[in-house]
Amino acid sequence: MVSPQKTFPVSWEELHRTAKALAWRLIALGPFKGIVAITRGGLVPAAIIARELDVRLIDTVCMSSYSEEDSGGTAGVHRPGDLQLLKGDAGKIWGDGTGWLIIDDLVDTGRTAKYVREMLPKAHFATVYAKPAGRPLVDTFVTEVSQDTWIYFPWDIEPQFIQPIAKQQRS
Ligand SMILES: O=P(O)(O)OC[C@H]1O[C@H](OP(=O)(O)OP(=O)(O)O)[C@H](O)[C@@H]1O
Ligand SMILES: O=c1[nH]c(=O)c2nc[nH]c2[nH]1
Ligand SMILES: [Mg+2]
Repeated sequence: MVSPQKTFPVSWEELHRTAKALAWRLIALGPFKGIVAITRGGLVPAAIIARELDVRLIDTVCMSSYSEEDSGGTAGVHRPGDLQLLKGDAGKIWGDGTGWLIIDDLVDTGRTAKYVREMLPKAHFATVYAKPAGRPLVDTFVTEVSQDTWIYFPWDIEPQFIQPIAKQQRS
């Protein structure tokens, strides 16, 4: 895994705007039977997209891909753990995924996307952000960031002082 060297903080407004841009791309590809949000990161984008696409049937795939002990909340220390499916009733109503829309906040290495795609091979997989390694696994996304960038979502951050880039590079 590439250690993130850069950070990409995302504000609520920016996330809302970019998720709406994703909705504009998806509306042309529907209608969809429902949305499957990949928890937890997919929940907020899924809510925004459900509102724009007028979808009321929203289900979840409850997953965890980064091990707790390694994810200290700082760029560079996140390490993938074992992929865990945290829900036992997967596939009950989704079948092979035909007509369903899977939403996640981002695809990074593509491990989560690969896992969920194997569960729902015919579903349309969409994310707001994509990194190059995971990009081939996503059908629709909006913004690409480099593999060595860590995206900070608004629910994970709060405003604080940060050193100028030039000073960061000196240290
Ligand atoms: O392409 P990958 O390398 O699999 O990484 C992408 C996944 O990692 C993050 O979820 P995470 O499992 O950390 O849990 P969270 O959604 O609860 O933050 C993110 O929300 C994606 O689901
Ligand atoms: O908040 C996050 N930002 C990221 O860039 C990332 N990659 C995997 N999982 C992630 N979570
Ligand atoms: Mg996630």
